[in-house]
Amino acid sequence: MLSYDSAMSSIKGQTPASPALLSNGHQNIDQSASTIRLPAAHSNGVLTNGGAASTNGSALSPSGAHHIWLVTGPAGCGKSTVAKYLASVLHLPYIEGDEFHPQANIDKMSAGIPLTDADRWDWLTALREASLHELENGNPGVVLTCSALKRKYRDVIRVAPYFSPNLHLHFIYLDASEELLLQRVMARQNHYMGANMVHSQFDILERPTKDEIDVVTIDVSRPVENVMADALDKVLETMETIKKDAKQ
Ligand SMILES: Nc1ncnc2c1ncn2[C@@H]1O[C@H](COP(=O)(O)OP(=O)(O)OP(=O)(O)O)[C@@H](O)[C@H]1O
Ligand SMILES: O=C(O)[C@H](O)[C@@H](O)[C@H](O)[C@H](O)CO
Repeated sequence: MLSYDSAMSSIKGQTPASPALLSNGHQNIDQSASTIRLPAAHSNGVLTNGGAASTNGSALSPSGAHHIWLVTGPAGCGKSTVAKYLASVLHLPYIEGDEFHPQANIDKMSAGIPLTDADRWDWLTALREASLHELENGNPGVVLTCSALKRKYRDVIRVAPYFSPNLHLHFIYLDASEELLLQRVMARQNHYMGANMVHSQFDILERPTKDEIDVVTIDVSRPVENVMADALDKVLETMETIKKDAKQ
């Protein structure tokens, strides 16, 4: 049984996204939106829909791939910044993971007390259910933020595609040093997560390992424009790979 004391040893029924890089020639992507406008950094323009995913209230129907994009990493790494950007460019709903914490968790973090596995468990399952709900509502994908600091936390979310082979779950891990995130959190105003909490996040952080092939890692020590462009590239590349694999 999966509990907050154990990690899943394997994931059944999932076709993980390949983190392999493709060329930048994104032409057709598996989205319900008829067009996707790329930011200035992607001057190859507008992507047209290949016409794959149906969104007639049956997001998890047998045809068409659906995607959950989980933007992860410790406090201050840029999850909200990157996730909002991806959701807006891809025309997908955005779920802010912090909004799903119960008040007790917010109170703890505000008081400088790190959350425990038990504190996070229901929060993780709530996020997983909220993502699935967005897909069931007819969206072809959803972007959400979730620190997902430990392997077993990611495994909780990995249950999502268990009964839906056409649902693809992806983690976008935003990587930076503790020193850098400390600086960013210190510079941030009006947030319950104080700079004194950054160390506790790194203390328990389990960076995704190579066998976690549903994870792409992004170096967020670069300017935010580069980070966002890189994240979008990786999302588009991943969708392209899945689409090609499905045709074979
Ligand atoms: N690449 C970047 N370069 C410089 N500053 C950045 C970058 N990415 C994000 N920031 C800034 O760092 C701060 C933290 O970003 P953001 O709130 O998106 O992180 P977060 O991971 O969602 O944080 P939290 O988990 O604590 O809510 C913000 O002030 C944001 O503007
Ligand atoms: O797992 C956790 O400890 C929490 O999700 C934190 O990561 C915060 O909610 C977030 O970073 C806000 O600063």
